[in-house]
Amino acid sequence: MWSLAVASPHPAAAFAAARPRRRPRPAAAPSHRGVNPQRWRCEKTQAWSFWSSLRASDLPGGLYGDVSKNMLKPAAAVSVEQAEASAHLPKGDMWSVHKFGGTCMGTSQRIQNVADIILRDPSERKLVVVSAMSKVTDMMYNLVNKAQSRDDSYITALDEVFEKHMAAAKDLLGGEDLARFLSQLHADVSNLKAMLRAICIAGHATESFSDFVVGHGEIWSAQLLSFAIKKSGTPCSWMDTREVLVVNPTGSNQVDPDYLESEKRLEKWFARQPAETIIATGFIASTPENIPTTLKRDGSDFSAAIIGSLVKAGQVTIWTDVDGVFSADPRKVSEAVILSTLSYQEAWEMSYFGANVLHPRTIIPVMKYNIPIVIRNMFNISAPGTMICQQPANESGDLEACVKAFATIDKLSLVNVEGTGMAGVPGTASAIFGAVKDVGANVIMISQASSEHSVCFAVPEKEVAAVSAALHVRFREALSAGRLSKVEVIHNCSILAAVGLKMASTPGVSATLFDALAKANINVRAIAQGCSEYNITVVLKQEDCVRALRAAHSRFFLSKTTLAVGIIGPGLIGRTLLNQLKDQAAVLKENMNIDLRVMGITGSRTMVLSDTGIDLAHWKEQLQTEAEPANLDKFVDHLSENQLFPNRVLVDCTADTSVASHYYDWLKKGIHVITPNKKANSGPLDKYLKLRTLQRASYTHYFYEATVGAGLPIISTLRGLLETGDKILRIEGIFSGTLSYIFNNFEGTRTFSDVVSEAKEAGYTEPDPRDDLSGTDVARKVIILARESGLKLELSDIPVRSLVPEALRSCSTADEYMQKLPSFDQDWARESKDAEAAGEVLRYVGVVDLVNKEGQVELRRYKKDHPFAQLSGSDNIIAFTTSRYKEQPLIVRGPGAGAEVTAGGVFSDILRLASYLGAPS
Ligand SMILES: NC(=O)C1=CN([C@@H]2O[C@H](COP(=O)(O)OP(=O)(O)OC[C@H]3O[C@@H](n4cnc5c(N)ncnc54)[C@H](O)[C@@H]3O)[C@@H](O)[C@H]2O)C=CC1
Ligand SMILES: N[C@@H](CC=O)C(=O)O
Ligand code: NA
Repeated sequence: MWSLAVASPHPAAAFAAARPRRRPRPAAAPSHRGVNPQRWRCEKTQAWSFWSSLRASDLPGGLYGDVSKNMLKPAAAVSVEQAEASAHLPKGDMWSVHKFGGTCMGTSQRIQNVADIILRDPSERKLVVVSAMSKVTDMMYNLVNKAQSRDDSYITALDEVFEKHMAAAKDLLGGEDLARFLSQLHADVSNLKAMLRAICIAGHATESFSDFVVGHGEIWSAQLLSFAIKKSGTPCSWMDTREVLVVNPTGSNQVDPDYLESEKRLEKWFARQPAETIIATGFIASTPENIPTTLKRDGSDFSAAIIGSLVKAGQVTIWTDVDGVFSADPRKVSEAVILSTLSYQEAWEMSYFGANVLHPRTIIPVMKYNIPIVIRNMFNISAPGTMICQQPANESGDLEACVKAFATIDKLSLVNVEGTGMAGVPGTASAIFGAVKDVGANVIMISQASSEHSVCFAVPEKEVAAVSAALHVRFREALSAGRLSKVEVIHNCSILAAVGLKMASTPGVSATLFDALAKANINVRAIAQGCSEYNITVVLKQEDCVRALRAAHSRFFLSKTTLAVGIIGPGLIGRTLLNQLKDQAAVLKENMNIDLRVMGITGSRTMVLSDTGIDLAHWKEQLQTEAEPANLDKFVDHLSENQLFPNRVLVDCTADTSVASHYYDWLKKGIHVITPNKKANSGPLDKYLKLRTLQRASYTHYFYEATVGAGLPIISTLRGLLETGDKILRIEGIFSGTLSYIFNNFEGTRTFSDVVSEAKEAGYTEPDPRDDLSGTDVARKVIILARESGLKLELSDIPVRSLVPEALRSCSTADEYMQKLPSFDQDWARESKDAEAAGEVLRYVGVVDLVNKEGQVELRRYKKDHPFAQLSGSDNIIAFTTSRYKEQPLIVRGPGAGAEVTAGGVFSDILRLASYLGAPS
């Protein structure tokens, strides 16, 4: 019957039609939500072995969707309709093969759940491969080990095995079925006792003895499940696969199935027992001589695949305790998604990186007949799982869909063999890799540029010393003759690999990958891509690896553009910015896919750091209660060493020159800088030029819109004019919110000193208001715009009319200055009245004169109908006269100081950065 399987429409095609959107919004992908990377100690050694084998029972309760909770629930607790509507279900009248691992068979309740799943499978013919109950295989190996080391406690250990199965049977079964199972269990256990006694006397167990003992775990679990199914009235047989599966041992702990012989034996078995629901033992088989053996590692998956291919199954479902195959290690990439489909080749590639959801040899038997394999979570049956099949023909060809997953391998070294004597010399590669082979090292990737001047390859860190020594010996002569210049080892490397079948035919995949890495300031040491193009491999520094993984994943999966933010100076602007970030965070996440995390806040005395993001509703309390002494170096290291967020930005909200002096180093480290602080751009010209040169030469950004006109678009307007080729002739305006406010409001009975105090209260002034009244703040803005326009001026080149009376220039503090200011009110009243009498107003203006290459900062009088006389509040007005805007200047006007508008300007620089990093516009 099974050899007459009729071809039905490819299940993958049906599946693809119902395929969910490739870029799930967070809410659409509950299965991956909530993995808190903090809760995981990431092992840096292996790639996917740990996360693809991530067990629900390992997961912190409540953090991993409902998986851990579901483990405690009977599977039937999930609505059957819901499960069946969403899952990959076997189709037609072909055999449906299922495999349940040890965890799925861990308790009597779970065995019952497995029975329920099988009973609900509508397929006419079902073949279910089971592993031993969890831990039983280890218990059985332990029996053998004890016996062969002549440790009598194997007897009590065997009793425990017996008790475990008896207890499960008593829970599950009753009446005659229970009696039959127990009587068989008794018989098996007494046989085993005799055999173990023999092993104990001999002090040795042959491999086949050991395999015979160990295989009982599968025999008992298969029997238990078949009785559990029969209990519901469905006829069911169990199959001892040692009678059916024939394998030949090969070297290196592997076996090759003998398909022809197995097929014959299977036919005979069916002739004897033509059941339509069969429970088969996983893991165990026989040699052609009928000696018991096992299928070795991942044996039960392999059993299912072999049997699936023998019966030409419609589908093989591997039930486990993960929702499917993730797009990346979910402990490193919290937004990793479960993949709906994978091609056989993709699964193959990923298994190389340790994704032991399926071993490649499990794929080979079913691949031959295009039988899809579905990985499903028995503890979350509403999750549809991952289908591994031939690439569905109608799968979308967009760039993002080409890369299916990312993986990393840590603890590698790169070996670089370099020299002019290699080019055009046949046999060099063979000599290099011959030497590597002789020390038994495993080459993980190879790259050679076509100039042939260097060959580099990656090997595990632990093997590199031997490789290097062997190469030095092998090439001693070439090195001393100078034909080879070096054999160099680069330690502490990792591999990041992008896997996807369709990368082969889609332009732009590499560009996108490398762009994401460049923007996260990650240096690529070596690159390899075979012409099959299923995999692009890059080698990078191990310390950059998780950031690289996250940067690449977030680009291709359009998960959020994440940005780790460090705020320096939570004063007026800093704290207003923090409030704005708090209020807008959810909207940014939802609408713009931008995830901003404030990883640290530092004032001048204390700082608070977080690994995942400070709760912005409570940062003030934290800065009081959980703070540590401020330390800018530590603060910056904390931000730059975070592995979770590839993009880092420091926001300097101080007015401090020493903080500004670090921008260069920060940019150099790949940390973006955003600031309203004018000190760097108006400081010494050479430093400024060095900073801007670095900024232009890198992918690291430096934004400072709020340094001039606060939130008003002054810098961006100027840049827009310059970049589009306009010629700036003159920039003139009122650049000080404070002085604007003072001269807009200093009239009638109000004194000059009162109005200065009001400006300070309103948050318009600099931390020290003398910076405003001395004209320095305006001079700084003039310098910033002059330099932006190409003039190479120093602050000292600008003549400034200071409004600080001579007598107050020696005040040691701002407070002293403010206290003494009223004694000069009379002088100001006089100056103002004189202007008034002439029908004029006083205005403090700054000018960048591009024609004469100079700047000015002056107190001027303007007629009352002049636009500069029409301002109110803290308004700035800036007029750009250019070649294009000659008759009528381009004017920007509006409040140019104050907490909300300034913080808003800084915030908008942060969002500009996010969009440069790939956030949607
Ligand atoms: N207030 C406004 O309307 C505008 C202000 N700005 C600029 O914004 C910046 C901040 O201004 P405000 O918030 O008004 O000043 P602020 O004095 O209220 O805040 C500055 C904060 O920085 C902290 N700080 C100083 N040195 C520090 C250091 N070395 N490390 C860590 N923290 C340090 C201070 O303790 C204070 O908390 C200044 O550079 C200012 O020029 C720019 C445009 C408009
Ligand atoms: N103190 C400044 C604030 C903005 O730079 C001003 O008054 O303009
Ligand atoms: Na601005």
